[in-house]
Amino acid sequence: MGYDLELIKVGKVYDNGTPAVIDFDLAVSKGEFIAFLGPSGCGKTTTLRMIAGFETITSGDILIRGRRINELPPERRPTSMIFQNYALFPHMSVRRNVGYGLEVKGMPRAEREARVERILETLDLTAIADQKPDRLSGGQRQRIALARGLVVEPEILLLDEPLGALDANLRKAIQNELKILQKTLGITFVFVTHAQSEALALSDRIVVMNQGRVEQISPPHVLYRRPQTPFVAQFIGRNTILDGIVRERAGERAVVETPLGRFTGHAVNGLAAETRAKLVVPGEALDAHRIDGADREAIAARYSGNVLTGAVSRSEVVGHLAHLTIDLANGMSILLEGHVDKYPRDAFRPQSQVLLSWSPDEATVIAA
Ligand SMILES: Nc1ncnc2c1ncn2[C@@H]1O[C@H](COP(=O)(O)OP(=O)(O)OP(=O)(O)O)[C@@H](O)[C@H]1O
Repeated sequence: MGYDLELIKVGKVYDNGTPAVIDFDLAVSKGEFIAFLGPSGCGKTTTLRMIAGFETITSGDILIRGRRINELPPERRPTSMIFQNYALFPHMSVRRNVGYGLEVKGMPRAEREARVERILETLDLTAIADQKPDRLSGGQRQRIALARGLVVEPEILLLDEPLGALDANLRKAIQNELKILQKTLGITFVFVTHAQSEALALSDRIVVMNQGRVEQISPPHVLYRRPQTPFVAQFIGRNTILDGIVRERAGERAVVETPLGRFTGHAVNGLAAETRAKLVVPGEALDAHRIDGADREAIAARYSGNVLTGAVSRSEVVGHLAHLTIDLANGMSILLEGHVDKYPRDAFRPQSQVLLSWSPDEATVIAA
């Protein structure tokens, strides 16, 4: 099966010598929703602009439906790009803003108008089609920008932080619309964001980038459950990360010796014994037990030895949720959240000693 979009060892070095993107490999299927996620300056926008044709490629190839498009100008690519600031023409009506791209392309009027009306309808913009964008709300402007991107019927829609200018509530609502629209139209979306929750809510797969390099490409739940690099483990979710040395390695398991003890986790491929590693334990995998009355041996047996001692330094109840801060012997603090029935205020007071446990399968051991 062919791919809609392929990036093969794509690199970008700006004229001033800044290496913005390094050896970017990605293959996207038709109708996939892909997000580029990473801290500011990691190369997300540069990559998107290279796909759109607004930025030249220093090395590698970009293919759309198997065709190499490295040198094709933006207007001849089957892509459309939506910018964070929407870039709408203030003096033109909504309808004309939406149809402008088709006008420039010289599409016959009747066909153009039919297409514009159809997309205005789809995005619920018909009622405001004669108004000027600067009189409209952020959410409406966002939909106009989407309509303008979609009216040219691109194979791939490129979105550069399109929801960045919206307040939190509107953002949530438009996220839903965007997802439904994308699935209905079956168009491939490539979306740039530095908001984790947005990438997680929308994407089929997320490309996590750091300093110009791809760290990991995975569906959202895999990024949480099985981070592959130290950067992803620290960037995604809320993980406790312990440094150590792999002392045993069998099947999918690895035993890591850390300053706090020996612990077992799921090992990523290729991890060798006697190498430096990191044990990554997601916050959701941790269970706290009161030390008095707890049977350490029994807990250790149940969790394959994954037991740590800690002390509660803060305890707070908000609604039905208890928030505990637990300090470890190595100076690390862990934030734990759970139902008050599980962590009653009286039992988990500040200064009380606790045992923390987790199942080996829920922890991941990665190369340091
Ligand atoms: N026109 C340019 N000339 C030189 N360097 C640039 C140019 N545009 C971007 N860069 C640099 O390239 C790197 C990647 O920038 P890019 O805008 O792609 O990152 P980003 O991940 O999209 O960041 P943000 O989330 O802040 O938009 C940064 O170091 C940036 O300073």
